[in-house]
Amino acid sequence: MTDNQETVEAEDVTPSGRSSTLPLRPPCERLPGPKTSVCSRSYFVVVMVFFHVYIVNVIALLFYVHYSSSSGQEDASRSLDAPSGVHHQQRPESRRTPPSKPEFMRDVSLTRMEGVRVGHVQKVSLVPGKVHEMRTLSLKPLLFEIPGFLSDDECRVVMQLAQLKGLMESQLMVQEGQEELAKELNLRPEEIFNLLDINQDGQLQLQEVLRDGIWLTPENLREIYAGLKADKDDNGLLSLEEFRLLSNDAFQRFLLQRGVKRSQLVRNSRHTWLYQGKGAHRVLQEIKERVTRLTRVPHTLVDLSEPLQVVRYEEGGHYHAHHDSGPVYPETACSHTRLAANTSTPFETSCRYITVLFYLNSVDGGGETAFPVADNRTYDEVCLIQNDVDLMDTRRNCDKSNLRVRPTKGTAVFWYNYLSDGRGWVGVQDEYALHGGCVVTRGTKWIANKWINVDPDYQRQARYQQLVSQPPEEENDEDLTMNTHIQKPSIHQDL
Ligand SMILES: O=C(O)CCC(=O)C(=O)O
Ligand SMILES: [Fe+2]
Repeated sequence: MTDNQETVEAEDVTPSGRSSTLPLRPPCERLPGPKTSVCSRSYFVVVMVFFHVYIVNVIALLFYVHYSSSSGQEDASRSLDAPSGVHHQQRPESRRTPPSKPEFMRDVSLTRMEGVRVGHVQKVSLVPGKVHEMRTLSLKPLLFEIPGFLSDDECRVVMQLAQLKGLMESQLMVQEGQEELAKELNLRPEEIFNLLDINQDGQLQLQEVLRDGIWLTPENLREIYAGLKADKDDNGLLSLEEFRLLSNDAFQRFLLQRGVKRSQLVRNSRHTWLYQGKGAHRVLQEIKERVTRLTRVPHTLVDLSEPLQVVRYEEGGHYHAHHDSGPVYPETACSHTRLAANTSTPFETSCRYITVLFYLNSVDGGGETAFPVADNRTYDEVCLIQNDVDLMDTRRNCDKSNLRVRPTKGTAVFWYNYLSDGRGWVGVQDEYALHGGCVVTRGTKWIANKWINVDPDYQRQARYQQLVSQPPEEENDEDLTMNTHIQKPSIHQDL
């Protein structure tokens, strides 16, 4: 049947189905030339083609929306299923040199693991020929454990390299050097008072005076008040007048008299930093690669993060509960992106988005990593110290922590110190990520920390990456070749 016939037949019947007596007239006025009637087959074909293209577009759009909203999850599961030794596919954005427009990283989103539920086990492919199991330890914070993340040999090499480099005290004793400095400066009591009055309220809380790394139990505080007899009006605060009555170094002498012990410090350990970039020991580079695969954070971000920190606790060593990274307010700068920050920012924190902690040996006694409020229903700072029980005190109260991880050689634990902002970037600090190292009761404890630093201020992270990726001017050819790769300015003096 031709198109013409179709048209005529269609016109032959009225809507009521009765035969029309009107003279036959084509239903659609046509221009002379090719047949373009809406009732023609070619028109039908064109419509169908458009219709299909439209459907395909809609499907493509749906896929795009789906992938961009749950990319992290998708990437994670894809990578988890990948056969051993197959490298996780990085987003092209994370590898390429950043273009100059400030939005260059807008499409880079951070993958976040799915915890599913406590005890959930996922298989992860991190090294060729081996599948690791990753167990969810808590959802608040999102915390995982991966046994056998490092081999025995790797643990040994990391400890040996740290020893070779030399470990230093993680926290200096409070009185070391301070007395000499104070004498040298010959400060007046008012000047010292001002220095100590952190919140500038014209009063000294004892915590302000003694805050420098000394861990004060409620009993300590009472003892200090009584010992100093400085608080004449007994209101728990020192006014400038009360402060004047003390000799300049009364506090120091008090501390010396009582003999501040290492055990009274916030942390009692030694540590060093190991660079993991080009030219570093093969094992260190491989650990960095493995961490990148595990966390699925773009390479560049891992490359621009702090080096590996190796920590050694002797018997009696500890680290009271703390956050690896603080809250980020609009006026807070991140240490690693300081270069790209407004220099007048009053606060600074390390912006450690993820902590990956490796146990380099199995500890004979104690030394667990404690998470006092993990998976608590609510977080309330006040509840941390109740009835003289300070949950942050890992020397006394580790047994009251919600979660403790036993140090086992080669095991890695990792957690997020910040929540997601819901748009694939870093959100607010996760208060539940509070943790500490319980006192080592027997033997020594070796750990390593790999922190992944990400600035919650997306644009600042972007600017920083641009800054460090730009080759310096007036370099010779050889240097230019080297500088086409992102170079990291040292953020640790001791590297
Ligand atoms: O020693 C531990 O188990 C915890 C160490 C820690 O929290 C740290 O080094 O920041
Ligand atoms: Fe920590």
